[in-house]
Amino acid sequence: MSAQLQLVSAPQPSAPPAISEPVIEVDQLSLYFGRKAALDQLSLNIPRGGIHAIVGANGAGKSSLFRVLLGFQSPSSGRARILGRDCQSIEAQDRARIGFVNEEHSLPAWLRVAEVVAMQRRLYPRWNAARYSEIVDHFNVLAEQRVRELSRGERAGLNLAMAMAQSPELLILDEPTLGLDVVAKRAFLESLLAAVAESDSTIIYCSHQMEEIERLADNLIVLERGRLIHMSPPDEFCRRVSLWVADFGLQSPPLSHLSGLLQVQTLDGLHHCLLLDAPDDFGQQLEALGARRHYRGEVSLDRAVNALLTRHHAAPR
Ligand SMILES: Nc1ncnc2c1ncn2[C@@H]1O[C@H](COP(=O)(O)OP(=O)(O)OP(=O)(O)O)[C@@H](O)[C@H]1O
Repeated sequence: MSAQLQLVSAPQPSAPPAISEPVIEVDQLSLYFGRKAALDQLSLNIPRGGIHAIVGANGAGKSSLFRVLLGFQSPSSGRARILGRDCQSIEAQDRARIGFVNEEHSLPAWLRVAEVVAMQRRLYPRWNAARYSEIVDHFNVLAEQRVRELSRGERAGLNLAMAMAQSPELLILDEPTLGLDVVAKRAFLESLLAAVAESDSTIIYCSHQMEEIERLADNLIVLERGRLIHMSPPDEFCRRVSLWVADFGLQSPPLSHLSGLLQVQTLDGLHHCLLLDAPDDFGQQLEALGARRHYRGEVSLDRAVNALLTRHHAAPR
């Protein structure tokens, strides 16, 4: 589909000036496992400041990218830099500037919370005790509790509190709310937003939960099969995707040739078309195909991203 070729936006003119210096610089990065490309010639710059959401279908390469960025995995080819340092030569002092929280929330199960925190404090010179207490209190985690006694949501809160207390320049969150119930999820997001508001950390947030992205993200980065296919503020992306509902009566004209078409569904006898960058005369095109009436509707971020990611699978009817 030709739309794919136009998806990657140039550096965003709407980005605030404070976020011009990249925290992540990825150039032609590939990571192969046998014949499988987890990352495929990926090029991506993430500017300093703000919350950057990385989304993509399962297997798009999000976790692989984080592993390379954090120096846990060597790429097959290409270059990646984090906070100005080549990812293959990250040292302890670089790690002290980077926080990482993933869905596992793994911590030494046998230790008490106070012991884990004491260990962390020693490692991070910019430790912010007030910020730690603020977040951890939100989750009602007690210092004397052992890690194994904490619920999944409480462990997520403890991890977030420790990560934010490190005052990292860059915080990477890889599906941090996976498996949390709605209450814990809300507590996690509220704590994150409050902590971000009073810090100057750049956040990279990976999630399949589009309502979280909608609430948090200043910048939306979409990966597909190890490649960048879109980067822009989320509302800008939503404005580019439009929904057209057309009534063709009993007919079902072929629509797959329409420029920018991402998805077509038939609901209650009406054709619902999602388009990227619909041409100005799209209504006339529908009329030319026999539409008796049509109207244009709004699209949520969730629906727009889903249409983009499933555009190859959702065969237009
Ligand atoms: N150690 C490995 N060995 C072989 N293949 C791997 C390995 N790690 C990742 N892959 C493959 O690389 C691709 C990218 O995986 P990755 O975990 O980075 O995706 P993801 O976007 O994080 O997915 P998800 O949303 O499901 O967590 C997948 O196709 C996966 O099968």
